[in-house]
Amino acid sequence: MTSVSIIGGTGYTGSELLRLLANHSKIDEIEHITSRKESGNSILKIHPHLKSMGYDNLCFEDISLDNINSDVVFCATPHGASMSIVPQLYEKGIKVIDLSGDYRFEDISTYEEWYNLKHTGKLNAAYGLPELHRETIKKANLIANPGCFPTGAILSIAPLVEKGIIEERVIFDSKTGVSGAGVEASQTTHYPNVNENLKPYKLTNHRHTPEIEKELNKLVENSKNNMKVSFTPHLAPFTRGILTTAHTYLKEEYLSIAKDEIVEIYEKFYKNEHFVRIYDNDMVSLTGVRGSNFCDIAGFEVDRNGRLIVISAIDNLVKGASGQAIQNMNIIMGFDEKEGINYCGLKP
Ligand SMILES: NC(=O)C1=CN([C@@H]2O[C@H](COP(=O)(O)OP(=O)(O)OC[C@H]3O[C@@H](n4cnc5c(N)ncnc54)[C@H](OP(=O)(O)O)[C@@H]3O)[C@@H](O)[C@H]2O)C=CC1
Ligand SMILES: CC(=O)N[C@@H](CCC(=O)OP(=O)(O)O)C(=O)O
Repeated sequence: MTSVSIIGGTGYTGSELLRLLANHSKIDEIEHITSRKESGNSILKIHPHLKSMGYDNLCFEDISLDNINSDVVFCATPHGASMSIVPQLYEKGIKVIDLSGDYRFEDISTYEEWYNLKHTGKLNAAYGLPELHRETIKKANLIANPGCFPTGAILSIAPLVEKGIIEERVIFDSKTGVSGAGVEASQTTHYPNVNENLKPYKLTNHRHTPEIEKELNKLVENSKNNMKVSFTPHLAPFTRGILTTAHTYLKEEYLSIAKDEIVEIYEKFYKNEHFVRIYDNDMVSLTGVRGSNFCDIAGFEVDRNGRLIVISAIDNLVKGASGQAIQNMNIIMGFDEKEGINYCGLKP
């Protein structure tokens, strides 16, 4: 009997955790699901689409963390909030999967610089990108679930970085759906400001930049932390999904590499990875991954200037958040890694 709790159950990632866990054969119970604003109310008030999925008697609670005794707790809370919740659960010996950025950095000073927050203190967390860190995740009691943009960006070029065939300067250009901003409405996410629009933001200073950079540096042989990542996100008029275009430059000695060889590098690198799909063409799209835990990767073309272009697509709420969190839970609990999350995209 495995029970889980969710802290922050009214948000988009909390909702997505419930949707996916409803069909997870190893989860018998949602012990607690928290909300401060909706405490006492049925979860169907906020998530009516989950009616008849086994949650009809489940209510939000605003409870003390002392009362939580689940095997696994998902913290679907904002950065800054998670670090005041996670330590208490962690110290009780509960396995915690934190969806925020609070435990993604080994180096607290980088976190404090980019998040503009004082950290309450480091814990021993594994960075929860299974394709790169499965063995560490298996042994961890705290998983720092990766950021949505970093998931698509890191997976898109990890094989090239490990192989050492590109220069250590890369540019990621990402288009994201609006659900990435969470449930709280703002001027930025207001319908007239998003509809029929494409809006760049945080042109040079998005907090996901150092997260991408530190993970790519880990893949460089004898790394001197020289990776220079430039990242610019764009808010686009769709609900879910992140399409990332990676612009990389081949090192001089690899300029004549054939596309087939590049595809082979990717197929070899991801040969045991169910949730990464490689397309040796431009058949990558957001509808191909919407609602699914797949990261689709395509492109692999080199232009006349030696620019190698790779494109990745994920659903920000699934592989970019809740699906990946369940993938991590499956790993730490010894379940089949695909359990509860093995769906293809909702195309069209
Ligand atoms: N949306 C996305 O695509 C992605 C989100 N993430 C990360 O996942 C986390 C959750 O994101 P998302 O679901 O979008 O966020 P939302 O803003 O949609 O929801 C946040 C939830 O946290 C609760 N909450 C807020 N502050 C606190 C607090 N101080 N203590 C306890 N509960 C709190 C809220 O409920 P209430 O106020 O009622 O208590 C709400 O249920 C964030 O860290 C986000 O950065 C990661 C990857 C992708
Ligand atoms: C559209 C939008 O606003 N997206 C958010 C993505 C945030 C997110 O998901 O945060 P973490 O992955 O770090 O937890 C942003 O750019 O800040």
